[in-house]
Amino acid sequence: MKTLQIAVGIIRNPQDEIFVTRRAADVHMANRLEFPGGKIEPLETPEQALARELREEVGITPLEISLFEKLEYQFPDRHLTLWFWLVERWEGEPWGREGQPGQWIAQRALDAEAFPPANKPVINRLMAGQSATG
Ligand SMILES: Nc1nc2c([nH]c(=O)n2[C@H]2C[C@H](O)[C@@H](COP(=O)(O)OP(=O)(O)OP(=O)(O)O)O2)c(=O)[nH]1
Ligand SMILES: [Mg+2]
Repeated sequence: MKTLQIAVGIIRNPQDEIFVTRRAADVHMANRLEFPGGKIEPLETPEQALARELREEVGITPLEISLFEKLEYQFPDRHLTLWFWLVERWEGEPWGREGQPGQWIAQRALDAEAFPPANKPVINRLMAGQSATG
């Protein structure tokens, strides 16, 4: 059984909109919406992984981050530890650098069903209008 550590960014603007991208058709959780991010590499901290993934996938540099939620999720074929970072200050303008479609969605209009099942508690907290716990 694969066990993976994942760092993702909840990029939220002052209008309470969140930048989400759509996963490719040929990967785990194909076609789902996602928070940009990916696997934490050996020797990387979760913060370093987040910064690298956001640079690679959406072309921004996070300037201020706070841990919004850390959770474990068991998929049929893999176990994930997911670090969800809230990113409210960054440099650059996010876009789908790897060809993946990206969009801003109002926090309260997020649809948990469109994301991987592991995201559900996070989407629910965001829809309730909650911010970081620090
Ligand atoms: N990026 C992202 N991945 C998520 C979310 N929710 C969720 O369950 N996942 C899962 C799907 C994948 O199994 C894993 C993330 O891996 P990834 O495919 O983004 O990894 P990566 O960017 O390093 O990709 P690669 O270079 O290995 O192809 O976490 C989410 O909101 N964002
Ligand atoms: Mg990724």
